[in-house]
Amino acid sequence: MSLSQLNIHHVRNLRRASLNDANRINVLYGENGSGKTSVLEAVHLLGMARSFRTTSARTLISHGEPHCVVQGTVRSALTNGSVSLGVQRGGRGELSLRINGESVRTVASLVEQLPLQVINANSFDLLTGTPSARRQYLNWGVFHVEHRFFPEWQRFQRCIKQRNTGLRRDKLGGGELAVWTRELAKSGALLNDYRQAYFAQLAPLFRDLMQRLLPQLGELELRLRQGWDKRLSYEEALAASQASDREKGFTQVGPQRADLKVTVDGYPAADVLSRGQQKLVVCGLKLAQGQLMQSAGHSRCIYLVDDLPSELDTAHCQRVCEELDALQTQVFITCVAREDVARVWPGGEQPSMFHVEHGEISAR
Ligand SMILES: Nc1ncnc2c1ncn2[C@@H]1O[C@H](COP(=O)(O)OP(=O)(O)OP(=O)(O)O)[C@@H](O)[C@H]1O
Repeated sequence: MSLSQLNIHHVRNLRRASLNDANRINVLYGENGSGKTSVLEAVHLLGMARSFRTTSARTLISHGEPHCVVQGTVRSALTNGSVSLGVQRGGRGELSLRINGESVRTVASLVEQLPLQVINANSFDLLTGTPSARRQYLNWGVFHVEHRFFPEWQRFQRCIKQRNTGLRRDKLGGGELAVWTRELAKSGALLNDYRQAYFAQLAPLFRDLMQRLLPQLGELELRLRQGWDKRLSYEEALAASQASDREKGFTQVGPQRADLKVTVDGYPAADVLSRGQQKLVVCGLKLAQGQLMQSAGHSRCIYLVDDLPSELDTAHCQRVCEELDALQTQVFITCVAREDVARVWPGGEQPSMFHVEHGEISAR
C-alpha cells in the first residue's frame, strides 16, 4: 500500500494542506511546532479514524472550526488499483467515513485499506505501558494476516459481555451462565490459536531484527502470555476460575488478559534498557510486524515515524533506516533539520523532502 495523495483540512495548525508527490520514503522536516507530527496524525486519522496522540476530537480540530477532514488516495501494489478514502471528524466525536465516495460504517474497513504502523513517543508503551498496549499491538498484527481473527474477536467480545452479565445475575440466582461459558470457551480458544500462530512467526523475525539493531545486547526474549494457565485448555481454565469469577462478577481468565513480555537476560526490558535501547526494541517489534505482513503475501503497511533521530545515536539511527529501507514499504519520517535523516539514509533511493512551515507543506 502507498499513499499517493493527501488533502488535510483543519487538523491542528494544518488548515488547508496537501501532500501530492509522496514517494516511498518521505521526510517531513521543519521547526518545532511547524506541523510535522500533525501531518502524521492526519494520515493516522485517514487509516484509523482517530489520532495517535489524543482521544479528544476537539483537540485535533483546528481552533474555531467545527470539524476536520482528511482525504487520500491509496495505491495497492497487489491489485495495482487505487482507492480513495475520506474521514471527517466533528468536535463531539461525530465520524463520517468514505471509501471511493461510498459511506462505510466500520473503522475496520478503513484499517484494511490503509494498514499503518506508528513509531513515536507513545510507542514506548509497548515496553513500559499496561498490557492493553501490547494486546493492541498483537491484535493489529493478527488482524492483518488472519481474516478470521476480527469476526472471532467480535464474537468473543459479545460472549464475555454476556457471561459477565450472567455472573452478576447468578449472584441473584439467574441462569444462562453455562451457555455463555461454553461459547466463550470456544471463541477464546480460537482467538488464542490465531494469536499463537501469529506469534510463532513474529518471534524469530523480531529476534533476527534485534541482532542487527542491537547486536551487543544480552539474551533478548519475547514471550506471549495467553491469559490463563497454559497447562489447561481455556474451557478447563474457565471452569477452574468460575467460583472466583462469580465472587468478583467478571471473567478473570482468557485472551482479554494476554500479554507480551520482553526480557533481557531474564530481566524486564523496561527495567534494564536505556531509553535509546528501548526505542530500538520498539522499532524491532514494529518492523517485525511489517516484515511478517509482507512475507505472508499481504499488503505492505505504511510506517509513520515521528522524530526518528531523538534518543538514537547516528549509528543506530542509520540501522533503523536500513531496516525501513529494506522493507520496501512507504515511510513518512519527521525530523527537525533536513540533514537529520538525509545523512543517515542508506544509498540508493533517496528520500523525498517536504518542508513543513506554519502548517504548510512544500516539496523541497
Ligand atoms: N487544535 C489546534 N488548532 C490549531 N493549532 C493547533 C491545535 N493543536 C495544536 N496546534 C498547534 O499546531 C502546531 C503543530 O504541532 P505539531 O505537534 O504538529 O508540531 P511539530 O512540527 O511536530 O513540532 P515538534 O518538532 O516540536 O514536535 C503547534 O504549533 C501547536 O501549537
